[in-house]
Amino acid sequence: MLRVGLTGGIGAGKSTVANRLSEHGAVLIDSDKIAREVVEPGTPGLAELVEAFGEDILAADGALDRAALAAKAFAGEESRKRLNSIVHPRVGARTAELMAAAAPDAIIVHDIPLLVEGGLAPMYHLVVMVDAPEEVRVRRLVEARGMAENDARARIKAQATTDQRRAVADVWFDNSGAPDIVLAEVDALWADRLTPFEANVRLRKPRAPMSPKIAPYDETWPVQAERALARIRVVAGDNAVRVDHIGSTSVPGLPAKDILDLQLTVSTLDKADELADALSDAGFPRAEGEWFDDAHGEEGTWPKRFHFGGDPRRPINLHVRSRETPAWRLALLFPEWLRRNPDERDAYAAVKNAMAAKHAGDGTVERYTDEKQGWVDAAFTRADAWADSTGWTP
Ligand SMILES: CC(C)(COP(=O)(O)OP(=O)(O)OC[C@H]1O[C@@H](n2cnc3c(N)ncnc32)[C@H](O)[C@@H]1O)[C@@H](O)C(=O)NCCC(=O)NCCS
Ligand SMILES: Nc1ncnc2c1ncn2[C@@H]1O[C@H](COP(=O)(O)OP(=O)(O)OP(=O)(O)O)[C@@H](O)[C@H]1O
Repeated sequence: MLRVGLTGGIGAGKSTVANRLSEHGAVLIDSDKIAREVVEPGTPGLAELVEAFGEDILAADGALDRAALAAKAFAGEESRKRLNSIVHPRVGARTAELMAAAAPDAIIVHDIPLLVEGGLAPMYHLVVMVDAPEEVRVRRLVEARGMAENDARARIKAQATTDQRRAVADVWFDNSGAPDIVLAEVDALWADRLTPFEANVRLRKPRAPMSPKIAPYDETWPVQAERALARIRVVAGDNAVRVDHIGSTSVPGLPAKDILDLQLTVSTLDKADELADALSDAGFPRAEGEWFDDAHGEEGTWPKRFHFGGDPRRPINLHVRSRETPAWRLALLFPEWLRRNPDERDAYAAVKNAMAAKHAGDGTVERYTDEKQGWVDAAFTRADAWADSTGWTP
């Protein structure tokens, strides 16, 4: 089962995107619709609203007069919070029921206006944002929907900012043009990303081998890593001693293979085994077989657990390690040393570029990795000396 959170400011075009995904076969859960159901005539939800906002929010037939409630509720922060505290828990409970009832191979699209405001992004495998400039949205709401302009603007003011939305969006749809433009992007998202993502998670499929192509440093790498780490924190809960973005993509200015390396620290590998299914279900399928780090000059090898990111458009390696292993410490030390020593970072960049050019035709990363290991092993010794002299500890 794949959970996709679909959100965006009022009037941006969520419903337009949601309807297309549903035509492709997504199971749609619509928060606005549920919010209506939980305050239908005769419900405890409606009774509580009347108690809070007065009889004049009811129409002559006893149903909720939505415009009347909107006028009262969006007039100020306190009244809006009051409204939310009555409606949101009921919407949450019903949403959980619908999610639990979906088939194991379902792609659930949850159309949820207040995803960002509720801090809910890490609960989804993927967050899809629909956006359009504020003036365009207001015009659509007023002209196409007949909404009062001050109502539209009051709701926009009560919603997340564009920057807050950018931080959590894995996919960003600009719906300022003709609907056909965004709908073509939605079709591609379904075919190229959602369908294979769902299969990767359900079937615990490993990523196909990649060639050692080096990409220039991308300043969104840490932001993308943070989104994945937030999801891992939710799943691991108290079993996570810490979670970190490690590897070359965590070193600003360093070119790297476009794969995010993440490390989940657990107290013992038994905890890693307990978490394996939950991490797999949350979008990080566990890799089969036994995985080891070599001991970097010390005796023996150190076991770890290894998971892949299931999103075909965002390659991720998730290393699950316990704190006793030297590899755990080195995974934190090495990028920190590179971040603090730009000359070493640049030397490493040169080695990577040379080795990637040499092995560009290999189709796998093995020989590329082997050949740069000589430089890396020597660098570990320098990083250790740096840690000793500066007093760095993880
Ligand atoms: C106040 C109500 C009755 C007004 O009804 P109306 O038919 O005019 O609007 P509708 O429910 O279709 O919502 C349209 C859009 O308004 C925005 N909106 C609605 N409620 C809120 C809110 N509490 N805070 C911010 N924006 C909101 C969303 O973008 C939503 O998509 C209704 O919006 C409501 O019950 N809101 C509280 C529930 C809620 O938060 N719903 C949104 C997500 S669950
Ligand atoms: N690209 C577009 N060009 C013109 N009009 C559009 C476009 N996309 C959506 N609309 C219209 O704008 C209005 C808002 O779109 P839609 O209902 O999809 O937004 P929404 O984000 O779901 O809104 P809400 O937050 O109210 O649920 C609708 O009347 C819709 O028909």
